[in-house]
Amino acid sequence: MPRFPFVSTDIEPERALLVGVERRDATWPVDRSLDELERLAETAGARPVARVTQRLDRPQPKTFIGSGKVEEICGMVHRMDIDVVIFDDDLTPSQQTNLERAVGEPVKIIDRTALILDIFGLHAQTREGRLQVQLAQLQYLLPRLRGMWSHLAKEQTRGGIGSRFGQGESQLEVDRRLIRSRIASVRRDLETVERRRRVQSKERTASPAFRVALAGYTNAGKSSLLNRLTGSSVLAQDKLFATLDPTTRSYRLPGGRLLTLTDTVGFIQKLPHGLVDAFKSTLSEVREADLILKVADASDENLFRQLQAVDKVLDEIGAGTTPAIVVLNKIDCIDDLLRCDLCRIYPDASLVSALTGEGIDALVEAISQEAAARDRIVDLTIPYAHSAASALVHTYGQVMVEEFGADAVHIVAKVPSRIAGRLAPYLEDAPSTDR
Ligand SMILES: Nc1nc2c(ncn2[C@@H]2O[C@H](COP(=O)(O)OP(=O)(O)OP(=O)(O)O)[C@@H](O)[C@H]2O)c(=O)[nH]1
Repeated sequence: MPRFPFVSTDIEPERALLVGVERRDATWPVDRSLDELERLAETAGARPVARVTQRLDRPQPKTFIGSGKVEEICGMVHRMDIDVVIFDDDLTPSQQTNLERAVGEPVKIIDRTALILDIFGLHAQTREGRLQVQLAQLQYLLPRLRGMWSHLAKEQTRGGIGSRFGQGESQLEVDRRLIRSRIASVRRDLETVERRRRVQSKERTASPAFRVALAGYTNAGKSSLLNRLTGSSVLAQDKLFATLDPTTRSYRLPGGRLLTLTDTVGFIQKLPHGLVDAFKSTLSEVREADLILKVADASDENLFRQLQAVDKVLDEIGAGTTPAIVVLNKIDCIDDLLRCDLCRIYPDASLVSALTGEGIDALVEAISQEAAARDRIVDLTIPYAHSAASALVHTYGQVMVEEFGADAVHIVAKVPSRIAGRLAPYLEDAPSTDR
């Protein structure tokens, strides 16, 4: 029966063999995808020592790769003292079993999804994060449970002690039942935690602050950018999926306007669907944002593919049409030629370095413009006794005219449309106009 973690985190790293297939219609060339798998394996604590690839347009139903490749892998496993074979694509439970049989115990066969689930398990910090990962892990495990207790099943056919275990259920059925009930209990716990998040999120929705979410490929520098913008110290590491739990920080634009910035879990190509599903509450921070900063690593040769993968996940979570700014980070690592190319290919993108601060002012200006684009101009007369209303305008809007009369202040300001309704009692007779 497979168990988490799949990759041992003991002092001595497990020796891993990476397996990828080359498809004609693949977006990522197999080598690029295996480079990424290598980083994932290292993040999970393994030591990749070799790679095997095969050109294959359709996976073989029994073993995913062809029988000749399976034999080659068996030879390498024994020659190179491999502990774990990691496939870059998802394996069905039966393919996994057949491959394990072919390679022989105690070598483990795992796939990309299991590896990512392992890393998520290592990096989840909050209760919600841990529950989300647990749910995805258990759902992955359920169809993969198999006859670990088959000796008991055999006993059953012969009768004798143990034959009545589980009142006629095989151990496999007992295991499945236990996992199902664990899934139900994790779901219940998660619902409780999510309810609390919804309340907090509702409070944020009620807040007039403009909401910006940082979304992007894993390791693109989202946390570093949040730190650079807000002067905070969110964990930023040269590791894949260092951040799992969303962090929200307030940020004041140069004109004084308040906004919130949320850093979220990174995306990756072939992101396991179960994880997107399990993390849907966390990802709601992205879905509900007014603006998404799509952060990508400008120095990565897979930049274009990374951005494609990010768009795919954003579509999947229902944030595909949210206004966005493409932020190409790490420009301190690229030369002028590449810079020119990127400016040509992504004319609307912000080129920045979270490390050196280059381009950050222009990014802030682009965010200000996006926030202002959804403003309304209001002409208000607010009695001095209603100071909370003028404070609202000053905090979340941009004051253009302010005149102090005998009993009231007259203000013309650009304010987020979300607070325009709250200011309705103070509007001058003329209806407010869109910018
Ligand atoms: N050279 C350079 N390195 C950067 C820059 N921004 C971030 N980094 C490095 O890139 C690595 C990843 O940065 P993070 O901020 O943790 O990236 P992330 O997107 O939050 O990563 P995940 O948590 O995996 O989603 C760290 O080692 C950072 O120091 C930059 O502008 N230039």
